[in-house]
Amino acid sequence: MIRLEQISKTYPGSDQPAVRNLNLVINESEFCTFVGPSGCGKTTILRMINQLDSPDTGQVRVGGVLLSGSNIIQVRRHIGFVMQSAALFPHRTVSQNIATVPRLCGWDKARTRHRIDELVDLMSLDRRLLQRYPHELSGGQQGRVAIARALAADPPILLMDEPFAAIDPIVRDKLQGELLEIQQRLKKTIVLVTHDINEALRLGDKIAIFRQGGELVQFAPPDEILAHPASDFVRQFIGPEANLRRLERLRVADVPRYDVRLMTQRGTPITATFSQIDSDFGLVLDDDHRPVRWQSLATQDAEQVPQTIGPDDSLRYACNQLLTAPAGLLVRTDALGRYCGVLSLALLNQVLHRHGEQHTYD
Ligand SMILES: Nc1ncnc2c1ncn2[C@@H]1O[C@H](COP(=O)(O)OP(=O)(O)OP(=O)(O)O)[C@@H](O)[C@H]1O
Repeated sequence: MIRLEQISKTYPGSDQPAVRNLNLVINESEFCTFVGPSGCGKTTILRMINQLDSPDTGQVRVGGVLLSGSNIIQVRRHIGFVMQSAALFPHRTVSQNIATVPRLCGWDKARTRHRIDELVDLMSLDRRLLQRYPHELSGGQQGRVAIARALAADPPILLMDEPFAAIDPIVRDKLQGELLEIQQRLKKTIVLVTHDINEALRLGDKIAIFRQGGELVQFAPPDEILAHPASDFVRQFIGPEANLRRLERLRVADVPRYDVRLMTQRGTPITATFSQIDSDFGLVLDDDHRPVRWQSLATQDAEQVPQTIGPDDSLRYACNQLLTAPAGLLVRTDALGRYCGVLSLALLNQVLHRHGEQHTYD
């Protein structure tokens, strides 16, 4: 756990604090993102957690311990640091870069070699890169090496200062996905600083939004921030499409099941198990419960072929499909294409309201 208590800091010669009266608790194994405009104090806070800087007032506790900046080995064992734009040592090979902290901690060659091998696998790095120098790597490869270097001594905490800022959008997207996978596997406590609200929303279990003068304006899970922005500043920061962003994060499987009127191809009604939604159409299923066609309940005329959607599809995708779906409904199907409920725009609306009211957090 990282606990920041009543932290304030004003740099000499500055008339405005870089960080103002900050109280923040980051729980173990939590992925927390810091986001805010340039100069709002994000890096300063990271440097204080990492003992590279100290607050004028207040305390920083890491894992219940007051780590001292004077004991650099103790700090490095606890905290891996990925600096802006990778910041690899230019005159050291990839292998030597990754071995930085193990060497600092006095590991022998065999142990260091073994750890490098593990990290090469973890970060999907090509072994042939190990003897290269940083300038001989792509931006994405440098990013991977920087993360491997930070993880070398297996620290419980990883601090990352805009690690993907200088990387092109396609590689950035891939590295973000890999970082989420690593986090799920290794359960590190991660604090990642970014300018990019999309990156903050995608990666963070919780997001801390700061404004100029080092003021924390909201600290909450992504859906809470999108559903209930704490101020106009946050609203402006997240932009005009908050609901679409919320739908992007939710899956079809997150929606409670609703049925329509169901019937066999012979016209026999099938008893629905779940609550039914009102529709002028019934759905015809084949003997394996796969949707065949919509049928008008009034005229019994066969209508269009149903449009289907899977449990892992996003609700944003569902929303897009619903705008043109026959009967105004999408049919939910499982991996074998069997019917398991329907989706409507009204249901998406309900889900946004329900999720918006659900959050409790400390
Ligand atoms: N060493 C320093 N000496 C004096 N002022 C500093 C120093 N480091 C940062 N500052 C000032 O403190 C404020 C916060 O800076 P900080 O780098 O923490 O912000 P940031 O949110 O990380 O910015 P960015 O997103 O641009 O990296 C800024 O006004 C900055 O100019």
